[in-house]
Amino acid sequence: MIQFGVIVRNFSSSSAVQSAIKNVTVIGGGLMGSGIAQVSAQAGQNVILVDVNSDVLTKSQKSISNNLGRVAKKIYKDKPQEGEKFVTESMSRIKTSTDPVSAIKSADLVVEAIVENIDVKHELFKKLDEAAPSHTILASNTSSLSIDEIASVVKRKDKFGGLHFFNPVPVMRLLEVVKGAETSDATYEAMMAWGKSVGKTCITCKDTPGFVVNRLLVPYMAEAVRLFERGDASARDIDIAMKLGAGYPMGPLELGDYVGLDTTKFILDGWHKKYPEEALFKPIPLLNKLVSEGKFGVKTGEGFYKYEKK
Ligand SMILES: CCCCCCC[C@H](O)CC(=O)SCCNC(=O)CCNC(=O)[C@H](O)C(C)(C)COP(=O)([O-])OP(=O)([O-])OC[C@H]1O[C@@H](n2cnc3c(N)ncnc32)[C@H](O)[C@@H]1OP(=O)([O-])[O-]
Ligand SMILES: NC(=O)c1ccc[n+]([C@@H]2O[C@H](COP(=O)([O-])OP(=O)(O)OC[C@H]3O[C@@H](n4cnc5c(N)ncnc54)[C@H](O)[C@@H]3O)[C@@H](O)[C@H]2O)c1
Repeated sequence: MIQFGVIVRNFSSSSAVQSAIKNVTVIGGGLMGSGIAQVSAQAGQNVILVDVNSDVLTKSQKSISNNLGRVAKKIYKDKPQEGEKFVTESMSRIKTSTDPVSAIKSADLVVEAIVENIDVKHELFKKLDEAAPSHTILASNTSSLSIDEIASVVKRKDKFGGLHFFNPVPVMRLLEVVKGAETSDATYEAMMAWGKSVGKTCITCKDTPGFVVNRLLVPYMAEAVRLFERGDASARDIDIAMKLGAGYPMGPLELGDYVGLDTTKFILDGWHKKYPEEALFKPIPLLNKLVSEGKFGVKTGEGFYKYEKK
């Protein structure tokens, strides 16, 4: 409720932060990409949302439209017609494409939100770097990979950085702005200004594993899975404990289902490979089993809990 109130104030305020970035291309139309596209369009920017899968784009447009409706209900409580106009106008700023190269021809900023896999991200960024106008800033929403490692394949290392959003993007107020070793001050300033323009509170972090939030959240979540795996407490009780005993809005297992167990596994596996001695990053058989069975959480209808398929 409180988080949402702040978003409403950001969008109804006449002192909304301006950004020089007007054309944004978001690559990856899943959970995060659709949210990033939504907040950019809400802020008045032109958006092209790209995915390899056109069915994903159709689904994303539907969910963005629904979520804009939730925002409109808050901002225009007593003015439903203005609410409808807000949704229609925001939706009209979002175009979709399955071709990243043509979608970045006029981009001031590209935010990548595709699968958490360094090879796939490298392949994409090589193409984007060659095709984008010279002024275009390239950014990754990676949860756990190194920004410098992702940037290693592009020539414009000064115009590359990290923009790490949180799920659900329209509701969560934080944006971690990550300055890589070669990110220029101008790029960093532009990313900070853009983050504010889409209604986020920006913090700055070095290119360190997990940045701030995930470096703390992933070991916490992993410990919760291990606790459940050992049979020390039920999933429900672990989640209730952390909500009522520690004040989290969601318990750790609910949160794992919410962000995606596949994404969580990618993160743990990557860090384990890099830091094999770190006990907190060791593989968790139960997590591996759920993922191997296609139980990724909310998005597949089952994880630690079962969900109605949307
Ligand atoms: C875990 C370790 C693994 C890490 C993996 C990496 C993850 C990643 O890198 C980092 C993360 O994201 S970490 C993850 C970080 N994320 C977290 O930690 C999330 C923790 N969870 C939460 O903060 C809350 O449970 C939610 C906000 C998700 C839902 O709130 P709730 O009270 O349980 O349920 P509610 O009543 O339904 O919704 C409340 C209000 O929000 C509104 N709304 C919802 N979705 C919306 C959307 N998409 N659009 C627009 N609006 C949306 C809704 O309309 C309502 O508005 P109202 O004004 O009240 O009518
Ligand atoms: N899930 C979260 O809570 C969360 C939070 C913050 C950051 N992230 C990061 O954001 C990124 C995306 O995560 P997500 O949860 O949205 O994943 P997702 O699986 O919901 O969406 C990823 C989308 O990318 C598409 N895709 C894959 N390869 C592509 C390519 N080469 N070109 C275009 N589209 C491609 C897929 O079809 C899919 O629709 C990851 O790097 C993840 O680590 C996730």
